[in-house]
Amino acid sequence: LNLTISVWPLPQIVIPSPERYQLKPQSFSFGYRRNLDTKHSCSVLDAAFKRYFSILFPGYTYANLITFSIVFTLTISLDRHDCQGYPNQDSSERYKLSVFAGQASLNAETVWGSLRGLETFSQLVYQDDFGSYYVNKTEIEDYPQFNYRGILLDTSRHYLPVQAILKTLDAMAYSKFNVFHWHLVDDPSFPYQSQKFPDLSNKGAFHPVTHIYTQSDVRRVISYARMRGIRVLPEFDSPGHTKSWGKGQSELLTPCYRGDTPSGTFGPVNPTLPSTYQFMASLLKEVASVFPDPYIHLGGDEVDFSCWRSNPYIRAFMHKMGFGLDFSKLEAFYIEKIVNITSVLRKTSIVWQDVFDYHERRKFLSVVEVWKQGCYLCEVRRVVKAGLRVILASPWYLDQPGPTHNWARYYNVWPLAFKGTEKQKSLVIGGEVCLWGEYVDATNLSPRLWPRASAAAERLWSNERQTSCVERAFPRLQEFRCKLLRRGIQAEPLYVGHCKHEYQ
Ligand SMILES: CC(=O)N[C@H]1NC[C@H](CO)[C@H](O)[C@@H]1O
Repeated sequence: LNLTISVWPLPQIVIPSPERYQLKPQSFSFGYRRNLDTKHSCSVLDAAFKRYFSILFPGYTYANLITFSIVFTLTISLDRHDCQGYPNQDSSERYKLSVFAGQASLNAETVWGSLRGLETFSQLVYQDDFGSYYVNKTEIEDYPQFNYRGILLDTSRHYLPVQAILKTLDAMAYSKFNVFHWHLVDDPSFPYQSQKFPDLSNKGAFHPVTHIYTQSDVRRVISYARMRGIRVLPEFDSPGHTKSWGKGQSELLTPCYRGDTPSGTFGPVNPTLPSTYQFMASLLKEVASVFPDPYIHLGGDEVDFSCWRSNPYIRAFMHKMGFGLDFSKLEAFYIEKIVNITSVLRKTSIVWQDVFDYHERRKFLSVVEVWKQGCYLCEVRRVVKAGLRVILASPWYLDQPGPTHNWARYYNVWPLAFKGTEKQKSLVIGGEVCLWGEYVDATNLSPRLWPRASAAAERLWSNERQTSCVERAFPRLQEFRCKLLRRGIQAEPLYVGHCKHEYQ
């Protein structure tokens, strides 16, 4: 059978067959398997039916006509009816999909799993040269290798219009990514419009009206993501990467000194002032209420100690605290207080690996995101040996130059290829593709992210042994890239070739 499995990422168990059935838009419908206790419908799925009908049959809209002429029905059954909630770190995404004459049946533990099954089904349907639609008899049992499969976008180095974020969420769902890591603010701009501290964006955004995310923009992104089974993980990075914060919040940043006079420039957040922690507690309290995910990313990367070192008041504080001249102790003091504020808000913190690297005590940490280049599995091993969970980002910095035409470098990544116990390996909860914004805005976001990020998507979802050969993956990824174009995602070409429907 030349049935290269046309689903990307590759499902765990697939039993293909040469038998195929014709589908017609007018006689296709979605439905719920009626069993006793479940309500008859689910808003997340009702919306998904409309989306996927137009994906299956471009140009048609789902009318859900209860007409006698229904010839093919996809029926869904859920073990748990959690249609009102949000996906979270422990949500099951497992599903079973059986396609046979006149019917497909999709069973999942949760509504999020059924969204993954719908995506898979949509990739099984194909058209012949005359435009007729077909689907082959298939049995699939599927689940993700890793629960955390993220995409980071940076909306500070360049502002991204909400539409560009929503488009990325669409594309993420096609590759079964399930976490949108929103690196909202950083040195250059503060686009998040805070309810409590409106001056942060009034003074810190590139423009206080056109280059901000209002509360309704934020709610729109969170809701749009939820309908696709995607979590939104907010990051408010501190104490470094906070230049734009100082514009709208005086006294927050450390004044740098030249000799014994202030130089007029500012450095990281000032960790010696009680007002700093009052402000951070208040901002994080707001963030905790705006973003429903139980996790929040606190950053903690790349703190430059030179400004702290130049400031006599900081040095006096260090002396009083017995830190001597070890500024990593001051950094640890700060981060520990912020993590504690976050846990009081009943959120679990994620921090960049810098925090783990310069801490002696690590018990207060939960999740460490490994991002530095080099022997990143050495770092992963250190973190899991300390009993902490890991998100691996190092091999997937898509903003970084390099042999950019080599998508295989994002595919040939083995997150668990380190010496460790099964328990330690289970602490690697997943990975993340980071597209930092220094050189990215809405003009090049999609081609720079897709389909290269989809290579990481298969690494994070599929079975390693079944997806260890780049040559076998290549034709499948090319076909998937054409599907992305057909769905309106401007995914760049992998190599020489063509798509039945080119992008226009
Ligand atoms: C955790 C982290 O990655 N921090 C910085 N490192 C380099 C990146 C660009 O590749 C960004 O500038 C990012 O802000």
